[in-house]
Amino acid sequence: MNEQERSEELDQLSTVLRHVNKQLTSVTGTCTESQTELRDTLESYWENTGRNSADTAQYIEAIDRQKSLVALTEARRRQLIRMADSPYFGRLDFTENDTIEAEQFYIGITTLTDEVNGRLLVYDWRTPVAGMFYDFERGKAWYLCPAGKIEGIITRKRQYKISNGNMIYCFDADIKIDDELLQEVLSKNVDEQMHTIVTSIQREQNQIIRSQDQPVMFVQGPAGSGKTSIALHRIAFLLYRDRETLTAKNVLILSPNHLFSEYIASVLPEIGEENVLRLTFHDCVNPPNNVSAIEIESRTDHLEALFSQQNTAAFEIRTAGIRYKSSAAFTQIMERYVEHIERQYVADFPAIKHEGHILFSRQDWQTYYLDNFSLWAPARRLTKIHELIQRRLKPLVRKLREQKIAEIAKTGEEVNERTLTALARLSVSRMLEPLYRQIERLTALSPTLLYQRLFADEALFRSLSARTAIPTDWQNIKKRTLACLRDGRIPYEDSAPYLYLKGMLEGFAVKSEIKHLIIDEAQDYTTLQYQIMARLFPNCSWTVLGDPAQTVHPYLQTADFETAASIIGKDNPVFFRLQRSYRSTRQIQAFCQALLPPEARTESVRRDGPLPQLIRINRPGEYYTALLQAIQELQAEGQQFIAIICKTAHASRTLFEALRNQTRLSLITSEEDEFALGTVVIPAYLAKGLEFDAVLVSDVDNVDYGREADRQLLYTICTRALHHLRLYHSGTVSPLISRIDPELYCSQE
Ligand SMILES: Nc1ncnc2c1ncn2[C@@H]1O[C@H](COP(=O)(O)OP(=O)(O)OP(=O)(O)O)[C@@H](O)[C@H]1O
Repeated sequence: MNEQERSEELDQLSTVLRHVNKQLTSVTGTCTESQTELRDTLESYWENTGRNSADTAQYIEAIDRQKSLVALTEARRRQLIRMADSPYFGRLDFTENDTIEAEQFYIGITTLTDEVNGRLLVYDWRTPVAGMFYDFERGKAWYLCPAGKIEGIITRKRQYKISNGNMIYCFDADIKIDDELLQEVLSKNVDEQMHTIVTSIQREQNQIIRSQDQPVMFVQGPAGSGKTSIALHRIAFLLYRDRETLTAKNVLILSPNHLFSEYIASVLPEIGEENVLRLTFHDCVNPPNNVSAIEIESRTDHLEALFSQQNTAAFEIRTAGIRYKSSAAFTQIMERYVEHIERQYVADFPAIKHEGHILFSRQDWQTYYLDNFSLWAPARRLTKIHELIQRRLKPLVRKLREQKIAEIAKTGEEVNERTLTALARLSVSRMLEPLYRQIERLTALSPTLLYQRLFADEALFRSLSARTAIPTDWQNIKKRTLACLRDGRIPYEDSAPYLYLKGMLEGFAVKSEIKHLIIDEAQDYTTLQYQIMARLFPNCSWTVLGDPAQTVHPYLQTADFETAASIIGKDNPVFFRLQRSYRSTRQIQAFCQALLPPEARTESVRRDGPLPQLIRINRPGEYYTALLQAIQELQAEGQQFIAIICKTAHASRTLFEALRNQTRLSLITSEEDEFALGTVVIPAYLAKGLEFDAVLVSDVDNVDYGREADRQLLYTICTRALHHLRLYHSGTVSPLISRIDPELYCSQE
């Protein structure tokens, strides 16, 4: 770029900034005015209590209107503040076919229009024309817009780094975005929150972000390939494209835990969008205000329990139970059980009668449960039958009361009419109590008791499990499950079967307001969990992202994408596969890849760093000193975010206690804990999805990571590191590591 072009760019920047600042002043004024107006309306509303309902309705309408205006202007103000800092990051010069002159398109996080002549000064990165910035180099290009396919030639592609309104650099991007700029972005230190990648979205990622109108989209990609980033940018894209019909309230992102939900919270607001709903699967099926006598074990508690105990008979039974209850065979048993309840539940129900008078016959059970009310879920059918029996009971009760009144009156002991009626009521109630109890018992359907019955009633289980494989340990699995259920606890491995049964019997709390669902870390869900999700979210499109190599639960049999697709059941699911990894240096990436089978390996962006270190501590007293030294060394080098990852929360706590007086560090043991920049001690299952400048993995010995089942967990935590990876052990090193080519790391004693 020559001097004249550089000076033109500086002029363009100051023109754009002038517009930004002018609009910012104006929007700030509107913001203050609309806030004052809202405050006045609210005050007047509270002062004028005792008004009639028409007034109240008017107030509520005005308040709602003003609130949305405040929210709208606030959002625009935030966007303009960001633009004042950095109004655009790219430029395209595009000559449409059959025209001569190239048009310049400056691309930023949002649109900026010249308010006088309506000319677009900056194009939102989500506009169709801006899509070319990510998809094409110089030369032939095209984009799709409502008018059709627009073809032409990109004559120039320029990239900018603007900060605080100053041009830091700008260059003609003859090179692809994935070269220097990407390297620069990736070499930075991370933050405690995830950030937008709009300036360097890659082609394979852009294709997914802008994918049009797919009812179900599956994205599989290795650790660090940008799946979460893509999910969030896709949401921003959809909110922009469908702004007339889609709001943040219609989009839900299902994430593995609350810590992760907080971690990704800043991305959308950074791009100028409102945050969407973020929940875990547990939240969806078990809302926080749900007061239930039964306690469902959370996934994090479950993993902590599982990783804390090993090699005992109880552990073997539990893991056998986990495998079995997440298996295809058990899914089939649950489906058969639901069918059995739907078709057979009332087969042996007795007629409800009083002294020979039949209120509800055996045939009635069949007719109403299996035919007349069969459109409803079983629990609802029984409620309706209950109401029906109550209606049929009324004349009988009336007749019995009259008989009783006559009887008492005949004795001459009571003449007061009100007392007579009360005595008769009481007497009839007592007389009919066994009948009432029978009706309640027969028309109440308890999913908890029915789930329990599956394990308590061997004959029932045998008939439901016919032609399926039953584990050799079944008797022990059964005993353990019954003990938990009788204790009022549902272990995590039972939660999906139980919730599936409950939903099928009582009906699911359908979330019809959700129009787009994003499932991150999708490799962690079982078939039955997908069955539940398909029923909770029947009316939405889905983006499902995951990496089978990061299935950290060693025993749960999770659903592959093909199975998930068939359960979600929409037409033509689309599958994308990401090939590159962006997070870690080439050296860390190579080490992590060596933990996987060759066919699962993928490429990484070329960014160099030190080799991972495997550090053996011979003297037990020196273990903490070595970690401390590493922390100090990394901090001195400028690494801001350092994680010491232990296998469990218990081990994290012990390590934290040993180090806390010697250096500043924080401890995370629960998904509700705060995530702050600095050095953090964290259990492996909570570190999933997050990333750190440096990762120190504690206790990589043959106890914590001794089994094949630990491979994916170890892979997942090692892939959290951007720039530095160090692994510590004092006992025999994990066989998962000793089998790796020693060229890929350096060993220290
Ligand atoms: N196009 C890109 N430009 C810049 N940074 C990128 C790009 N794509 C991904 N990254 C960065 O790579 C890192 C990994 O991204 P992200 O967490 O979205 O990947 P992921 O596939 O969800 O990872 P994992 O499965 O390991 O949790 C993040 O720091 C993200 O900002």
